[in-house]
Amino acid sequence: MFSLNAFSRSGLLSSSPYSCCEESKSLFAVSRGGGTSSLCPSQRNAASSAVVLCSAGSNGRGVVAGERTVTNSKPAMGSTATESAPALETYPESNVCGAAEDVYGDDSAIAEQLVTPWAVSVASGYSLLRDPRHNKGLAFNEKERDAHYLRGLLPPACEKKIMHNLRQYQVPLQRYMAMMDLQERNERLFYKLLMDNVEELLPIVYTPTVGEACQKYGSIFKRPQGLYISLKEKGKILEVLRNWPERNIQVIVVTDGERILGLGDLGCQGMGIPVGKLALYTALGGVRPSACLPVTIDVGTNNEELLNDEFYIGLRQRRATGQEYAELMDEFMSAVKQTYGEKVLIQFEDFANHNAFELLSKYRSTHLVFNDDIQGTASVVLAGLVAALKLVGGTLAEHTFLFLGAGEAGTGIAELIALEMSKQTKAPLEESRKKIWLVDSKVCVNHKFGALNTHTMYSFSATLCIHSHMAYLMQGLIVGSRKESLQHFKKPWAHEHEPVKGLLDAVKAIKPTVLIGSSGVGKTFTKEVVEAMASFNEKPVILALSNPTSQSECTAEEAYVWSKGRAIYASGSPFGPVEYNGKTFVSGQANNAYIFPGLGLGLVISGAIRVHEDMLLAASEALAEQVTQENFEKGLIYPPFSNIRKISAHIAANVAAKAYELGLATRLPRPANLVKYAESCMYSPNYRSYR
Ligand SMILES: NC(=O)C1=CN([C@@H]2O[C@H](COP(=O)(O)OP(=O)(O)OC[C@H]3O[C@@H](n4cnc5c(N)ncnc54)[C@H](OP(=O)(O)O)[C@@H]3O)[C@@H](O)[C@H]2O)C=CC1
Ligand SMILES: CC(=O)C(=O)O
Ligand SMILES: [Mg+2]
Repeated sequence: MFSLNAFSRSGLLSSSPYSCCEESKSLFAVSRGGGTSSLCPSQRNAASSAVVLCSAGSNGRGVVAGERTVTNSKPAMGSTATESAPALETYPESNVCGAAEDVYGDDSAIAEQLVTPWAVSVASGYSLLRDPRHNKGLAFNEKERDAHYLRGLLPPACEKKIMHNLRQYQVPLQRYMAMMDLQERNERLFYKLLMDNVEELLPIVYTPTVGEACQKYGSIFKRPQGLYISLKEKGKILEVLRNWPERNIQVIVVTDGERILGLGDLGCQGMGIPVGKLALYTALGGVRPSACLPVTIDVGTNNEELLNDEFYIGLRQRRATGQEYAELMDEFMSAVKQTYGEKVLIQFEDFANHNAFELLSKYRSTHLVFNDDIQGTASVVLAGLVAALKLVGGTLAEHTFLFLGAGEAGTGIAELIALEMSKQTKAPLEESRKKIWLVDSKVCVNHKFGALNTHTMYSFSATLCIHSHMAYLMQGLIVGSRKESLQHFKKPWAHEHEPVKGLLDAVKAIKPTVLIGSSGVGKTFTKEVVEAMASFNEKPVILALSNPTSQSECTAEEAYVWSKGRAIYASGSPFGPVEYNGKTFVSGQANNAYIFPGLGLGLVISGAIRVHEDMLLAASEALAEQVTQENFEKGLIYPPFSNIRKISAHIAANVAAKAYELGLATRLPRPANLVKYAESCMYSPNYRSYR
């Protein structure tokens, strides 16, 4: 029996003394192929102190349990600079390593090959059923039921209509919880289901439902799904990382929960985001689940509601800032490199912009990092715009862009568009930037008379704006006269122009061909705004990027109806098809989920050591190329998610090619056919046959 304190210390639980982990009550003594590794975190913690039996993968090489040392001679793709070429050039399925080290051999086994889930002996089939990585549920065949002590533990039926069961739940959050339960029970089935039904299940495990899950995380919390690193772990982060059961981590998604989607500061409950993003890394990008690590940094929360919520699972204090925050992040970044090496990818996710830009600029030259909200989003939006040019005509430089929202997403996208424009036109970056305008939540007024004045400025924050009318009053075009008071990431966009208040007036003044919403505030693309866009554009491009659905700047229906069916529209969270004037409009999803799984896979398989801006352009180009004529005919500027594995392989190949070209790849020699190589590296969730 283990005390809750012992678990809390490990980083496997959040900091709240009120949270309760069911698993902490039981003792698990059996381990699978990676020593303690397949057990859920709480199981593994228990196992590390209990009698541990070893198990192995198809090649029968075992592990030193307890010490968590894995010995396996199988070469891991994307993991060293010294791998031999011949086996790699053919990419046979039997060499597949799932984009990360296949230390257990169960993914590298060909379909007919038998896998031994337990090397020494099995205490009981009961434990096997509780090991999510090896459990096959009703799919255990008769022979396996005999061989693995499963007789009587399973009903006789061999299959269950799991999608049918899932669809019985009407409430999206119930489906989310059912999916999370499945992930904990039977990992392969979870991924198989997600991959086979990606368009139906993405809105459940990802936006919009994951947003609601984060808001209610305290109440629905059952078992820890990632590492919680709070201020209490300061000075001990190396130890905390060692508590995670897997050694061969290749991708970390980390948040501090301060800007969860457009929902604001959700503190420790933001954990739902790294968990969801990493599920997509596996399902969409083929990175093995065991190579993925979700992390939440808990420095407190400024969300009063959470601080007063009895079910809140995080530290009950206001957010640490300044040196205290920087030191914790620094310790985390160093510990990650020390534990997992130079080539572990760290994706920053949903940090508030005052930390996000700083963290990125601080660590981009020392670690393999990228910020999904700034860079991943930029890449996906650029791809959509390049594709949209086929529908609206012209080059990027011939268009004018207006953003509502000048934070991470807005300025990140703006910068990548400008970079691509400059590459195309050979014009200086500053020139290209002049085609791009941004509106934020500050407006300059003369504090005495309330009139616009370029000399006397007064900044209001939009944080108190709840009503969209209020939001309008607090919107201002970023212009040269505001430069002094602007945050550093907005300064490049302060072009010379009279001050303009409100999005509608900004639209009328700038006359953009492309309108992009990245404000996190819903319903801000009003009927008047969309009508104004449609009044001077034959085909106005309107992207409502804010998540979740409640924060969308306008719905698909609003965009099509208000533009009289002329808008080229995509949104951050999905909308269903819209019927208008006898025509069906299908809108695309402009979401970084198209990019980060393939980008990450490309970085991993090439052994890249740094992320370069050109890799984002390469990812973007690969995505834009995947939009077919058939998609264009429906008005789509993104390919359907149903093809995402193929899309991710192309993105990964383009990114890896760029890494080699820039001399940032360490996996040598370079595979000749990078698309095939990327495909061969992808994790597949098919069940293995057990001895
Ligand atoms: N579809 C996708 O793939 C992605 C979508 N997003 C979504 O984009 C949204 C913003 O994210 P992010 O950029 O990281 O957030 P930030 O907080 O960094 O930026 C928000 C920006 O919106 C501005 N803003 C806030 N309220 C208003 C308002 N009423 N009118 C005008 N401007 C306003 C802010 O103004 P100020 O600077 O004055 O405070 C700020 O410039 C979120 O909803 C997020 O979910 C983010 C990443 C990816
Ligand atoms: C999609 C995403 O990363 C966001 O909304 O923050
Ligand atoms: Mg995000």
